[in-house]
Amino acid sequence: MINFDLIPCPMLLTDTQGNIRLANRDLLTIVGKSSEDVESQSMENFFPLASRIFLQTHVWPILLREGKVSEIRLAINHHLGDKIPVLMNCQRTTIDGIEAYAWLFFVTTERGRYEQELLETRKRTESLLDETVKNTRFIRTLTDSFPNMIAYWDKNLICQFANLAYLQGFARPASEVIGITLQELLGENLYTQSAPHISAVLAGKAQEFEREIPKDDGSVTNILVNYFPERASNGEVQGFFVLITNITELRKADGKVRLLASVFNATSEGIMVTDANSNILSVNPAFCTLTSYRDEEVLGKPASTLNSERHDAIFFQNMYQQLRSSGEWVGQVWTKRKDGQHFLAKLTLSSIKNHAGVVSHYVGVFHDMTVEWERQEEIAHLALHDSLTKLPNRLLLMERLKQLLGMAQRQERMIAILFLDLDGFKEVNDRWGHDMGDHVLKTVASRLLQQIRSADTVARLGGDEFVILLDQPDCIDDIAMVAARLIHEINLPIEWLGNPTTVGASIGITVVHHADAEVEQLLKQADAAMYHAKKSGKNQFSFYNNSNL
Ligand SMILES: Nc1nc2c(ncn2[C@@H]2O[C@H](COP(=O)(O)OP(=O)(O)OP(=O)(O)O)[C@@H](O)[C@H]2O)c(=O)[nH]1
Repeated sequence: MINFDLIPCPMLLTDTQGNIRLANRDLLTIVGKSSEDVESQSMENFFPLASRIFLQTHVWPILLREGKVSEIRLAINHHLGDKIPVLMNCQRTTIDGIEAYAWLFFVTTERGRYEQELLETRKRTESLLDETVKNTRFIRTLTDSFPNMIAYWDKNLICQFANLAYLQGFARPASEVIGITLQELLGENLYTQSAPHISAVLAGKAQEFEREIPKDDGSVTNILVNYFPERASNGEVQGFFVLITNITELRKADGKVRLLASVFNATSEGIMVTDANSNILSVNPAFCTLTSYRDEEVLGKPASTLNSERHDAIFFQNMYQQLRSSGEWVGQVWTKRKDGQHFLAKLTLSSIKNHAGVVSHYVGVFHDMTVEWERQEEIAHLALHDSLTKLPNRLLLMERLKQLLGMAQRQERMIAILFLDLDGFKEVNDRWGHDMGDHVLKTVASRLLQQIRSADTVARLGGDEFVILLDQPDCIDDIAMVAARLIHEINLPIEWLGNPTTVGASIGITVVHHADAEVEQLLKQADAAMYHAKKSGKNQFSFYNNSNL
């Protein structure tokens, strides 16, 4: 007889009525009885009511008809009160010539738990799938609302995702994009161009590059292409995302900026850009040439660094006031170079406003006026000065004389007018020529200048006539001393190309104590006194008095 205890699952042997002939150890352990307890007992006692009913109504009829059942789900009463789920197989057999039934029970607790887990996993998966579907829908709605073309290509270069802009960009429906290869979509040419980037992104390196796509109308579309590798948790690249941005407008704007930058750099006008607080943000090369500053020496510095002392605070206050009210100021400004020298510039200042209408920058354009100014100065100088000796001419002399008279009127000061005419000058011209005569005139001019104070004036009226204005001489003797000294200096030899010569000087002096004198009248008086000195023997001075006339 077989030792049923060796069979590793609960087992019973019954007669055709279900009465127990034998129960193995596993089964006895579950029901908590001995083999004596159970012998000849009905096996149905081991089952809860539902299983008992099922045995009678379903199992026995099959057994009697077919001789076997398999994988019937039942429960056995555990002696501690639990109901243990089992899968039951039963086979008709013959033992010692008598018909019997062998019942095998597989405890399904483990299997049941596994199935339960499977069920839970399935539920979780379904909810995850549900969530994934929701997420996918969200991502699609999101990416479809972007103007950028977005797609995902797996590592076999099969398209797995493409947003609306991507499909529109290639003018294809999703069915003709999803699932096809990148080569198919791009075509041979574009694919070959993109191949190095594709290899690089599949090697894990993000890519960024630009392309110009020619359009039918002859224009081009500029695009910026980004490839981003997508990695699995182990770091392996699974595919890559494509992001394509239309940068045509940006490139056009770039072109404009580059053009403006080249104008900024190439223009001969000095340009300075400041922030709203007048701190220098940017200067062009012409500005650096004009001011001798290198750009790094002025960037961040206040624009007032360039202010010269020739303008007072009110000048700059008015400048900014007008700039604020009208947005522009145009005028001439004395500006300071790095070495402290001043130059005159025509400055056009403009304010730049931001979108909110608030001044964000000022732009200053400097046009160097130095040459124009020097020319104007020269013209002005020529109009008022003698071209040979550079001394003030008659016009300027009269101006100075008027000024001095005005001051004399207010301050009761004395003025002396010395009318000087060279003696023997004609002879110099006649003997040595006009160049020698010119040299004599220039020498006389410089000797006269050396003998007077800075407040005094020496002017040449023309020919060999000079006028000296002495402002506030101490006394008449002082004037006489000056006149004598002038004659002495002029008498000194004058050499020209190795030829020495001499000239004399006759001086007529008129002294003004009161301010109601007419300038022309005063000159006439001095001239008359000079004439008197000539008549008296030349090379001497004579004070004007009525007898001179
Ligand atoms: N070289 C030169 N000669 C000039 C210039 N302007 C006038 N003259 C000459 O200056 C001379 C002035 O004449 P005068 O005053 O009679 O000469 P002078 O010999 O000093 O005569 P007195 O005054 O009587 O002593 C003339 O010969 C003019 O031609 C000039 O710009 N350059």
